[in-house]
Amino acid sequence: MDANVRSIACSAELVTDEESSIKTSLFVEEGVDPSLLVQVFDRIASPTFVLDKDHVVLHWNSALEKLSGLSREEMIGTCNHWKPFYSSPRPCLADLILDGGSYEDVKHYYPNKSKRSELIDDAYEAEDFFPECGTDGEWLYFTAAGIMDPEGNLIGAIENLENVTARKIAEFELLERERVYKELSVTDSLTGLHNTRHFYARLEATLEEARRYHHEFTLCFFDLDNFKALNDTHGHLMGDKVLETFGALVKSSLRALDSGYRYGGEEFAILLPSTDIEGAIKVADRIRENLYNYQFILPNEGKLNVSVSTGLTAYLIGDSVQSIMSRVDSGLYKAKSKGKNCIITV
Ligand SMILES: Nc1nc2c(ncn2[C@@H]2O[C@H](COP(=O)(O)OP(=O)(O)OP(=O)(O)O)[C@@H](O)[C@H]2O)c(=O)[nH]1
Repeated sequence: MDANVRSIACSAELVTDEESSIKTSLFVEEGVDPSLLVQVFDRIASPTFVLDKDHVVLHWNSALEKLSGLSREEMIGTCNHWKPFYSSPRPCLADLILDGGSYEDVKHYYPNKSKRSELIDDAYEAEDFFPECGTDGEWLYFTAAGIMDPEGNLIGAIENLENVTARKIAEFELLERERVYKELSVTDSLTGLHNTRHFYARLEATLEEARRYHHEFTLCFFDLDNFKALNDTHGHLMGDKVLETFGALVKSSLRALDSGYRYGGEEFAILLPSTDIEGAIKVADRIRENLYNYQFILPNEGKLNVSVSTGLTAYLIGDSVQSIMSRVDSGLYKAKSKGKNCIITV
């Protein structure tokens, strides 16, 4: 089945009034006033159109006129029902129903956006964004179902649409807000680095990857030297400025796969996946040296240099969070004991 070809092949010529009323009567049970049924259809608030079995538009209600900007006079008797939704001819959901209605075809034209209707047998529902619709495009939710004659032969299809743009925008805004809150909950506000909570989550995940795929990684801990004295002498604002600057130095020294954290107070950590001890020493020493060479300007115009001590360790088979943290801590302790401003690997 090639629904695309079939739909496009359908003549776009207008049918005469006589033909139109004959086709309308296909959908009306004997004894029911057709004009009443047409009115009922027209008064439904959801945009709806009906196709006959040759994909020709039989009905195009007022709500759809408003949604599409196309009048029923322009649409009835044509196969142009794709026009409000797509930039070039292609099957709508109602066309797929008329062309056999296999779910595979529906999924082909609406990948990951369609499902079988829970309300109507052999009907499908889909949701999509239509850039051609309205001024800036619209999100539409639409359902299409076949129409049968008393013998059960398919003689047409009905598709009704719901403009869900406002709901989708609200959903996107909510998702974005959730993303921002989530990011804030794992971010240190002073330095913009991830915080301790995120550090432990990443350390667990990196350990798991290392165990499973036999990857290597290294962990470095930085502790700014004599920070209490710095705060006491130059004030907490100056202390904060140093922390902020060191955070930026750490960030700018890392590759895409590496990650930096403010562990708390004046302690920082970096996780370097797929990096051996030699590689990690280079990164840590660049950070240490960049900080030491950085001249902080004091409020009295004086200059201040700050140093950092570093403990560094590589993943060992059998490591746990506790074992690797305890090694890196002992490296940091030794770096402080050895006179600070240095890196000790353990
Ligand atoms: N300004 C500022 N200071 C902080 C912050 N968090 C922790 N500190 C201070 O950092 C100081 C850390 O002091 P210590 O743990 O004694 O370490 P230290 O003075 O750097 O000594 P060494 O590590 O041995 O060089 C404390 O005075 C904390 O109050 C912060 O966010 N801003």
